[in-house]
Amino acid sequence: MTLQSDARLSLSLMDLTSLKEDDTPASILALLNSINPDIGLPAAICVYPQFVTLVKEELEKREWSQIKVATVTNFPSGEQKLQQVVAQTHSAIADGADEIDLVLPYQQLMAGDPDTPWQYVHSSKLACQGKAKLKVIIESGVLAKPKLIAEAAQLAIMAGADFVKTSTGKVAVNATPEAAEVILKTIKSSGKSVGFKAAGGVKSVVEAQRYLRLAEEIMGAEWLNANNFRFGASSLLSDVAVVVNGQSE
Ligand SMILES: O=C[C@H](O)COP(=O)(O)O
Repeated sequence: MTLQSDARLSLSLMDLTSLKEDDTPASILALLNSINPDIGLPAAICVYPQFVTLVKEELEKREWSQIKVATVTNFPSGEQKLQQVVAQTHSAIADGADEIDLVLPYQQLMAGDPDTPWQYVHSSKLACQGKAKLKVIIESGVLAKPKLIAEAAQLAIMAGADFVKTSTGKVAVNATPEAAEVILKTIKSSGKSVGFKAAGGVKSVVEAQRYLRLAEEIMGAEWLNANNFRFGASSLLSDVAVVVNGQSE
Protein backbone atom coordinates (compact mmCIF):
# COMPACT_ATOMS: atom_id res chain seq x y z
CA MET A 1 0.00 0.00 0.00
CA THR A 2 1.30 3.44 -0.84
CA LEU A 3 0.87 6.52 1.30
CA GLN A 4 -1.64 7.83 -1.25
CA SER A 5 -3.79 4.71 -1.24
CA ASP A 6 -3.70 4.63 2.55
CA ALA A 7 -4.78 8.29 2.56
CA ARG A 8 -7.82 7.42 0.42
CA LEU A 9 -8.55 4.37 2.56
CA SER A 10 -8.31 6.47 5.75
CA LEU A 11 -10.81 8.94 4.29
CA SER A 12 -13.28 6.17 3.45
CA LEU A 13 -12.99 4.97 7.08
CA MET A 14 -13.21 8.42 8.65
CA ASP A 15 -15.83 9.78 11.02
CA LEU A 16 -15.10 13.43 10.23
CA THR A 17 -15.61 14.97 13.64
CA SER A 18 -16.29 18.28 15.30
CA LEU A 19 -17.05 18.09 19.01
CA LYS A 20 -15.98 21.51 20.19
CA GLU A 21 -17.79 23.38 22.95
CA ASP A 22 -18.05 26.42 20.69
CA ASP A 23 -19.38 24.63 17.59
CA THR A 24 -22.08 26.59 15.77
CA PRO A 25 -24.23 25.86 12.71
CA ALA A 26 -21.69 27.92 10.74
CA SER A 27 -18.71 25.92 12.00
CA ILE A 28 -20.52 22.65 11.21
CA LEU A 29 -21.24 23.90 7.68
CA ALA A 30 -17.54 24.80 7.38
CA LEU A 31 -16.70 21.23 8.40
CA LEU A 32 -18.95 19.89 5.61
CA ASN A 33 -17.44 22.38 3.18
CA SER A 34 -13.98 21.00 3.97
CA ILE A 35 -14.97 17.75 2.19
CA ASN A 36 -13.70 17.55 -1.39
CA PRO A 37 -15.73 14.86 -3.18
CA ASP A 38 -13.03 14.66 -5.87
CA ILE A 39 -10.78 13.15 -3.21
CA GLY A 40 -13.52 11.07 -1.63
CA LEU A 41 -16.20 11.07 1.03
CA PRO A 42 -15.80 10.16 4.70
CA ALA A 43 -17.80 7.30 6.23
CA ALA A 44 -19.63 9.57 8.69
CA ILE A 45 -19.87 13.04 10.18
CA CYS A 46 -19.73 13.07 13.99
CA VAL A 47 -21.21 16.09 15.78
CA TYR A 48 -23.01 17.04 18.99
CA PRO A 49 -26.73 16.08 19.05
CA GLN A 50 -27.95 19.63 18.42
CA PHE A 51 -26.36 19.53 14.94
CA VAL A 52 -27.70 16.15 13.78
CA THR A 53 -30.70 17.62 11.92
CA LEU A 54 -28.55 20.22 10.19
CA VAL A 55 -26.00 17.63 9.05
CA LYS A 56 -28.69 15.21 7.87
CA GLU A 57 -30.38 17.93 5.80
CA GLU A 58 -27.09 19.21 4.35
CA LEU A 59 -25.95 15.73 3.36
CA GLU A 60 -29.23 15.19 1.54
CA LYS A 61 -28.97 18.58 -0.16
CA ARG A 62 -25.45 17.78 -1.35
CA GLU A 63 -26.50 14.27 -2.45
CA TRP A 64 -24.08 12.74 0.03
CA SER A 65 -26.71 10.68 1.84
CA GLN A 66 -24.39 7.68 1.86
CA ILE A 67 -22.41 9.49 4.58
CA LYS A 68 -23.70 8.43 8.00
CA VAL A 69 -24.57 10.91 10.74
CA ALA A 70 -23.02 10.07 14.10
CA THR A 71 -23.50 11.78 17.44
CA VAL A 72 -22.40 11.37 21.03
CA THR A 73 -24.18 10.52 24.30
CA ASN A 74 -22.95 10.65 27.90
CA PHE A 75 -20.15 12.73 26.39
CA PRO A 76 -17.41 13.38 27.30
CA SER A 77 -17.22 12.53 31.01
CA GLY A 78 -19.42 9.40 31.02
CA GLU A 79 -21.21 10.67 34.12
CA GLN A 80 -24.75 11.51 33.00
CA LYS A 81 -27.78 9.70 34.38
CA LEU A 82 -28.83 6.57 32.51
CA GLN A 83 -32.35 7.89 31.93
CA GLN A 84 -30.93 11.05 30.37
CA VAL A 85 -28.56 9.04 28.15
CA VAL A 86 -31.39 6.83 26.89
CA ALA A 87 -33.55 9.92 26.21
CA GLN A 88 -30.62 11.53 24.30
CA THR A 89 -30.29 8.36 22.24
CA HIS A 90 -33.98 8.28 21.28
CA SER A 91 -34.03 11.95 20.41
CA ALA A 92 -30.81 11.78 18.31
CA ILE A 93 -32.25 8.85 16.35
CA ALA A 94 -35.51 10.75 15.84
CA ASP A 95 -33.43 13.66 14.48
CA GLY A 96 -31.77 11.33 11.97
CA ALA A 97 -28.64 9.97 13.67
CA ASP A 98 -27.43 6.70 12.14
CA GLU A 99 -24.78 6.06 14.76
CA ILE A 100 -24.53 6.75 18.49
CA ASP A 101 -21.13 7.09 20.16
CA LEU A 102 -21.80 6.40 23.86
CA VAL A 103 -19.21 7.11 26.55
CA LEU A 104 -19.00 4.09 28.85
CA PRO A 105 -19.15 5.08 32.54
CA TYR A 106 -15.54 3.98 32.72
CA GLN A 107 -14.98 5.46 36.18
CA GLN A 108 -17.43 2.92 37.61
CA LEU A 109 -15.57 0.11 35.93
CA MET A 110 -12.31 1.40 37.38
CA ALA A 111 -13.96 1.51 40.80
CA GLY A 112 -14.83 -2.19 40.50
CA ASP A 113 -18.47 -1.86 39.37
CA PRO A 114 -19.00 -3.48 35.95
CA ASP A 115 -22.82 -3.60 36.31
CA THR A 116 -23.45 0.13 35.82
CA PRO A 117 -21.42 0.38 32.58
CA TRP A 118 -23.06 -2.82 31.33
CA GLN A 119 -26.50 -1.31 31.94
CA TYR A 120 -25.60 1.87 29.97
CA VAL A 121 -24.48 -0.15 26.97
CA HIS A 122 -27.41 -2.57 27.15
CA SER A 123 -30.03 0.19 27.51
CA SER A 124 -28.46 2.24 24.72
CA LYS A 125 -28.42 -0.84 22.51
CA LEU A 126 -32.13 -1.38 23.13
CA ALA A 127 -32.75 2.26 22.16
CA CYS A 128 -30.64 1.83 18.99
CA GLN A 129 -31.87 -1.61 17.98
CA GLY A 130 -32.56 -1.78 14.27
CA LYS A 131 -32.26 2.00 13.91
CA ALA A 132 -28.69 3.03 14.68
CA LYS A 133 -25.25 1.53 15.27
CA LEU A 134 -23.89 1.78 18.80
CA LYS A 135 -20.23 2.69 19.22
CA VAL A 136 -18.98 2.46 22.80
CA ILE A 137 -16.17 4.78 23.88
CA ILE A 138 -14.14 3.09 26.61
CA GLU A 139 -11.65 5.99 27.16
CA SER A 140 -8.67 3.66 26.88
CA GLY A 141 -6.14 6.41 27.73
CA VAL A 142 -7.64 6.77 31.22
CA LEU A 143 -8.12 3.03 31.73
CA ALA A 144 -4.42 2.82 30.78
CA LYS A 145 -3.71 -0.76 31.90
CA PRO A 146 -4.08 -3.38 29.12
CA LYS A 147 -6.07 -5.63 31.46
CA LEU A 148 -8.59 -2.89 32.17
CA ILE A 149 -8.80 -1.92 28.49
CA ALA A 150 -9.52 -5.55 27.58
CA GLU A 151 -12.11 -5.79 30.36
CA ALA A 152 -13.90 -2.63 29.17
CA ALA A 153 -13.84 -3.78 25.55
CA GLN A 154 -15.19 -7.19 26.49
CA LEU A 155 -17.95 -5.68 28.62
CA ALA A 156 -18.96 -3.35 25.76
CA ILE A 157 -19.01 -6.27 23.31
CA MET A 158 -21.03 -8.54 25.58
CA ALA A 159 -23.55 -5.77 26.35
CA GLY A 160 -24.21 -5.15 22.64
CA ALA A 161 -21.71 -2.64 21.21
CA ASP A 162 -21.48 -2.59 17.41
CA PHE A 163 -18.10 -0.87 17.66
CA VAL A 164 -15.56 -0.37 20.45
CA LYS A 165 -14.06 3.12 20.26
CA THR A 166 -10.89 4.11 22.06
CA SER A 167 -11.42 7.69 23.18
CA THR A 168 -13.41 10.90 23.39
CA GLY A 169 -10.51 13.04 22.22
CA LYS A 170 -11.01 15.08 25.40
CA VAL A 171 -8.49 13.51 27.77
CA ALA A 172 -4.69 13.60 27.91
CA VAL A 173 -4.11 10.23 26.21
CA ASN A 174 -6.41 9.31 23.33
CA ALA A 175 -6.01 6.61 20.65
CA THR A 176 -2.73 4.71 20.85
CA PRO A 177 -1.59 1.72 18.78
CA GLU A 178 -1.03 -0.17 22.05
CA ALA A 179 -4.65 0.24 23.16
CA ALA A 180 -5.83 -0.49 19.62
CA GLU A 181 -3.98 -3.80 19.67
CA VAL A 182 -5.63 -4.83 22.95
CA ILE A 183 -9.11 -3.88 21.70
CA LEU A 184 -8.70 -5.55 18.30
CA LYS A 185 -7.50 -8.76 19.93
CA THR A 186 -10.45 -8.65 22.35
CA ILE A 187 -12.86 -8.22 19.43
CA LYS A 188 -11.21 -11.06 17.57
CA SER A 189 -11.32 -13.46 20.51
CA SER A 190 -15.00 -12.60 21.17
CA GLY A 191 -15.86 -14.15 17.80
CA LYS A 192 -18.52 -11.44 17.40
CA SER A 193 -19.05 -9.10 14.50
CA VAL A 194 -17.92 -5.92 16.24
CA GLY A 195 -16.01 -3.01 14.73
CA PHE A 196 -13.20 -0.83 16.05
CA LYS A 197 -12.82 2.96 16.04
CA ALA A 198 -9.53 4.72 16.79
CA ALA A 199 -10.41 8.23 17.92
CA GLY A 200 -8.61 11.25 19.21
CA GLY A 201 -5.25 12.58 18.19
CA VAL A 202 -4.96 10.81 14.80
CA LYS A 203 -3.82 13.74 12.70
CA SER A 204 -1.67 12.38 9.88
CA VAL A 205 -1.89 9.64 7.28
CA VAL A 206 1.42 8.26 8.58
CA GLU A 207 -0.13 7.88 12.06
CA ALA A 208 -3.27 6.37 10.52
CA GLN A 209 -1.13 3.78 8.71
CA ARG A 210 -0.06 2.24 12.03
CA TYR A 211 -3.69 1.48 12.86
CA LEU A 212 -4.46 0.22 9.37
CA ARG A 213 -1.54 -2.25 9.45
CA LEU A 214 -2.42 -3.37 12.97
CA ALA A 215 -6.04 -4.05 11.98
CA GLU A 216 -4.91 -5.94 8.87
CA GLU A 217 -2.46 -8.04 10.91
CA ILE A 218 -4.98 -8.94 13.61
CA MET A 219 -8.27 -9.11 11.68
CA GLY A 220 -7.18 -9.65 8.05
CA ALA A 221 -7.12 -7.23 5.10
CA GLU A 222 -10.69 -8.06 3.99
CA TRP A 223 -12.01 -6.91 7.40
CA LEU A 224 -10.70 -3.39 6.85
CA ASN A 225 -13.77 -1.51 5.62
CA ALA A 226 -16.13 1.10 7.05
CA ASN A 227 -18.49 -1.56 8.41
CA ASN A 228 -15.72 -2.65 10.77
CA PHE A 229 -13.17 0.09 11.15
CA ARG A 230 -13.31 3.87 11.67
CA PHE A 231 -11.05 6.74 12.51
CA GLY A 232 -12.63 9.47 14.66
CA ALA A 233 -10.72 12.56 13.66
CA SER A 234 -11.16 16.31 13.43
CA SER A 235 -7.97 17.13 11.58
CA LEU A 236 -6.89 14.05 9.61
CA LEU A 237 -8.85 15.21 6.54
CA SER A 238 -6.43 18.04 5.76
CA ASP A 239 -3.43 15.67 5.75
CA VAL A 240 -5.37 13.24 3.53
CA ALA A 241 -5.86 16.10 1.04
CA VAL A 242 -2.17 17.03 1.15
CA VAL A 243 -1.11 13.43 0.53
CA VAL A 244 -3.68 12.76 -2.20
CA ASN A 245 -2.78 15.98 -3.97
CA GLY A 246 0.77 14.68 -4.07
CA GLN A 247 2.32 17.38 -1.95
CA SER A 248 3.74 14.84 0.47
CA GLU A 249 5.19 11.40 -0.28
O1 LIG B 1 -14.29 11.03 18.21
C1 LIG B 1 -13.42 11.73 17.76
C2 LIG B 1 -12.55 12.62 18.54
O2 LIG B 1 -13.30 13.43 19.40
C3 LIG B 1 -11.73 13.48 17.60
O3 LIG B 1 -10.54 13.81 18.23
P1 LIG B 1 -9.46 14.76 17.53
O4 LIG B 1 -10.06 16.14 17.57
O5 LIG B 1 -8.25 14.64 18.38
O6 LIG B 1 -9.23 14.30 16.13
